[in-house]
Amino acid sequence: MDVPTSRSADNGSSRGEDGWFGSRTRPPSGPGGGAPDARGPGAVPVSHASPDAVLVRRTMAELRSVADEVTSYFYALLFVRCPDLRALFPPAMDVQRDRLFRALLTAVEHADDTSALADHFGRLGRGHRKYGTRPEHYPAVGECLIGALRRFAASVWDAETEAAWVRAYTKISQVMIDAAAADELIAPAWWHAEIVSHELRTPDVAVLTVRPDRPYPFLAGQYAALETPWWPRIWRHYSFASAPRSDGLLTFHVKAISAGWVSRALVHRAGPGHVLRLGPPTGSMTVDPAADGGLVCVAGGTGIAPIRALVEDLAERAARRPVEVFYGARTQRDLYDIDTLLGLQRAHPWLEVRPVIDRDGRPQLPHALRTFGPWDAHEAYVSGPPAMIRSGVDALRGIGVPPERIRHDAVEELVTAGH
Ligand SMILES: NC(=O)C1=CN([C@@H]2O[C@H](COP(=O)(O)OP(=O)(O)OC[C@H]3O[C@@H](n4cnc5c(N)ncnc54)[C@H](O)[C@@H]3O)[C@@H](O)[C@H]2O)C=CC1
Repeated sequence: MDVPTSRSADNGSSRGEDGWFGSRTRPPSGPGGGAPDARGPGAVPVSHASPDAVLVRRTMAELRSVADEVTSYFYALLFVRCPDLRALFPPAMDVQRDRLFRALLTAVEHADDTSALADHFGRLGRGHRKYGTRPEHYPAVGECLIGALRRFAASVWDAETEAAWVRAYTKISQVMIDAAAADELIAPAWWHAEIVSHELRTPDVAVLTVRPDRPYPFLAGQYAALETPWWPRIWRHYSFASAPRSDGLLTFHVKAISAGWVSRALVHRAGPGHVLRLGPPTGSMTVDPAADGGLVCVAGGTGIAPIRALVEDLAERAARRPVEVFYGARTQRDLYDIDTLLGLQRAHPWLEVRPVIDRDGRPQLPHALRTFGPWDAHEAYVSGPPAMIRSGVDALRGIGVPPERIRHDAVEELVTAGH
């Protein structure tokens, strides 16, 4: 079982990985909202919560200050009891530990919301296929999890609490197992993807184009996990930087970050002929084909990747919806994809691209958003570093864009973990 925690962004257009219980969904607290409390802001109020939900929330409230110890203990227990499972995990477990706790928080937040649980953990179950997770692994994981919770939440732990956790875990693991089984009938656990071109756009940003070994259906705005041959079992998420193409090729923008094992390998080591592993497409930062209003897109750095894919997609569908793209970068040189964007702008009168460069080291994107506009009738798409997403979302909300019209990937999944 894989419990979602934080997403380690390794690269530019990446957002971390999903390990056991790792995921990349919209954060329960919403952008800029900080960490959810043990109950979660979107959760059913305690007064209406089921008895099981009250008990699991009480446990999590007790564990918040010792999250690291709980997760370390859990994995230690798991690997001692089931040494064979160690091979399913990456060598370094720091990101993993964080992801486990986040998954627990998600489970707690949605304890009484069967459809949210099915959605979140179904996605997680499908995503776990690429790690080699099997149904028979879940009972051992559950026992170790409950062992860890029992130990660290001793002051509130009793037979009823344990029974509530067993029921919650059983429900979640069944959702994951069922989703993986259903997915197995229609899709591979992973794809092999050969690099067919590798272009260094700046000293630390590369544009990679890969050819999957089988058809790879996805939507513009989505992302996938990638594993390199040099760092087995370390998966990092990268957004597709182009809309689906007739030749089946996929493009990613990767920025090498100093402690990013995967991103550095992809930028400085990878080249044509190398074969990557590619997880299934995921993410909900997509465009509703039935909608017809304007779009305001806010991209920072390699966050331009999914925005460019969305623009290409709209162009291919001849949507003719007004689209404004704010493309932020620290320096002119960092606007590595501006020529393509400006080319799209010339070809499509409905598209406006506005480069926004930092001034005296200070980000200008929020200010630019406030200066132009209004955006209150637009759908907003925000993509880039977590701090930029937070401030971009704040700026948009501040000028009247309702939260349900703002799309972005999960902020905590973007947090750099340094691999
Ligand atoms: N779907 C998504 O959200 C995607 C996210 N990413 C993430 O984007 C990031 C890109 O990194 P870099 O290219 O190094 O970006 P960067 O650090 O060079 O920043 C890019 C832009 O974001 C702005 N920015 C940074 N902090 C800000 C803040 N607090 N408020 C307002 N604006 C701010 C900068 O001013 C600059 O314009 C990575 O963390 C990557 O994981 C990449 C692709 C897709």
